[in-house]
Amino acid sequence: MLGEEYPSEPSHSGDPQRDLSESFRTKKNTILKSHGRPPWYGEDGLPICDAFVIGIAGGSASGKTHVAQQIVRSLGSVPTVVIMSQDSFYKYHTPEEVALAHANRMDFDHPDALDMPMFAACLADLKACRQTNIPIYSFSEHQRLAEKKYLYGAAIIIAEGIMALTDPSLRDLYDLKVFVQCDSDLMLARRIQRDVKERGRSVEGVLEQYLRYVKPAYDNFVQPSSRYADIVVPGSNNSVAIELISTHIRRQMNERARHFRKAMASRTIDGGLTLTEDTVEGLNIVVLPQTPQLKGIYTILRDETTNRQDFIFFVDRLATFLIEKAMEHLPYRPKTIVTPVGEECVGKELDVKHVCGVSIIRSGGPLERGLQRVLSDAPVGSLLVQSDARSGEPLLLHVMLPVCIRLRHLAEEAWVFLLDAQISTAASAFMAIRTLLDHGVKQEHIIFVTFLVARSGGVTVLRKAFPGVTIVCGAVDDNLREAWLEHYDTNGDTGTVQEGDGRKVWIMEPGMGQIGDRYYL
Ligand SMILES: Nc1ncnc2c1ncn2[C@@H]1O[C@H](COP(=O)(O)OP(=O)(O)O)[C@@H](O)[C@H]1O
Ligand SMILES: Nc1ccn([C@@H]2O[C@H](COP(=O)(O)O)[C@@H](O)[C@H]2O)c(=O)n1
Repeated sequence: MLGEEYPSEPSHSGDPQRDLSESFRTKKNTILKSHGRPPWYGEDGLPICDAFVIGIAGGSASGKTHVAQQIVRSLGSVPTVVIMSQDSFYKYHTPEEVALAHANRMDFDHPDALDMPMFAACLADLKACRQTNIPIYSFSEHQRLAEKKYLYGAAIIIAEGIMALTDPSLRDLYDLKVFVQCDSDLMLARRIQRDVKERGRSVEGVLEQYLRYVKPAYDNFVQPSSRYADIVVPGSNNSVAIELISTHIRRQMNERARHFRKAMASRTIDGGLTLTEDTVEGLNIVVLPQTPQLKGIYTILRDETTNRQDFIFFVDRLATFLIEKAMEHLPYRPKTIVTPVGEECVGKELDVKHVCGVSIIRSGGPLERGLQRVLSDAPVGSLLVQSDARSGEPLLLHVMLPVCIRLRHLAEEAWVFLLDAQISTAASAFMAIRTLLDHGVKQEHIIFVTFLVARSGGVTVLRKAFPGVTIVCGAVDDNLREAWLEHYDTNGDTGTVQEGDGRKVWIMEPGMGQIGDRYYL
């Protein structure tokens, strides 16, 4: 979950908590606060609720940003919130227009100064759980910059701007419409202070612009749009109004809450499934051929007495086998080459525009090394899914995806190796696949690579919801049971639930224990 400028490939520190805190910069157009996003989809894999969108309009310096930030603060423990400012959508200006702007002869307060269709499209994408890439605007340069900012995963969106309520296509997207009503003198005083301090303006320039453009536009466009507001908030001393708004939002979020993991874990497979040479019948899971050599590796990995050095060595070996198996599911095309002895030879080469890995932190990490060994130049991103300490529900906490997924037109062509150590309740696999689909990745282009699948876990629900996804694993285990553990695990798929002094987890049997812990600790 992040608001991040691109292009750049993810360079996470390996420490999910540090990466997480880095995404929570408190500036406009970025994620302000997150306790993770609970499932936004049903068991059929389809999204069931949009993000909750609040539109905040008001005059320049009326306190729109302040109100938005206070709402976030007052919400406290809620899923991810993003504040999206209309300021980002000022149109691109020609050099002549920039010169006029520096001379305070450019009208930035007419609705035409803003790219409303683009603002509406970006907001609609974010509301519908899709990623969006919004422009970045420089007030000091009076110009839209070349970079864009990537946003994804907000459960609550606050869209603010002077024209946030003027456009019907925008109003249609809001679940709650707010107008900040502020005294004109106060707005002018605040604007002078802010523009001089933060936007590189002179007092004379601010006053000239204010009288020529800002005030008339406020009277003609901004103030009249207050009639569309559900709530009018004062521009100062507004803590009571903010508390009322936050209470309303909290109630809306509670009504959307879902209880997902337990339902996933309790799906047993009728009649049982047979593990054949390289597939689990009925589930369409690709399993590595069960050779004595492979069984030998699993025996070492399952053995609690195996030391860490051996564990890492054999996990790395197994990861390479699995990735090689997964590679069979990519498309190839013929390629003619000439050998060192001058012979022409028709072979094959990969027929993909973009291929990348996404690992579910942190137990997907060992598979990442396998991927890098096989496809050394494939970018690898990460997702952090953790269980809520009280409900055990999966929460999407962090999204750091490669550029070829962040940009929708590339995502539609991309092939993704999704990596996690095991599929037990399948709750985090579900969330990760949904996240990729939200970005436009095709189901048929997702290859989920994992060491273990629990036969009696949520994999049946996963299969039904996403039949196009290929699952490649090395072994299928029989049992999944709930148990109390003292040990805390960070893997979302394990489903840690805290109650009293102990913690409840889903344990795969015979399993390999906590693969991430055994590999990294
Ligand atoms: N309720 C308030 N109490 C005190 N100062 C405020 C309040 N609301 C806004 N301000 C101050 O006014 C200035 C402009 O507010 P801001 O929220 O950035 O306006 P807008 O987003 O509407 O342009 C900021 O310096 C902010 O700190
Ligand atoms: N290059 C620009 C673009 C816009 N403005 C002014 O910004 C105001 C809107 O931003 P708020 O944060 O105050 O809502 C608007 O009134 C424009 O006049 C600018 O000065 N320069």
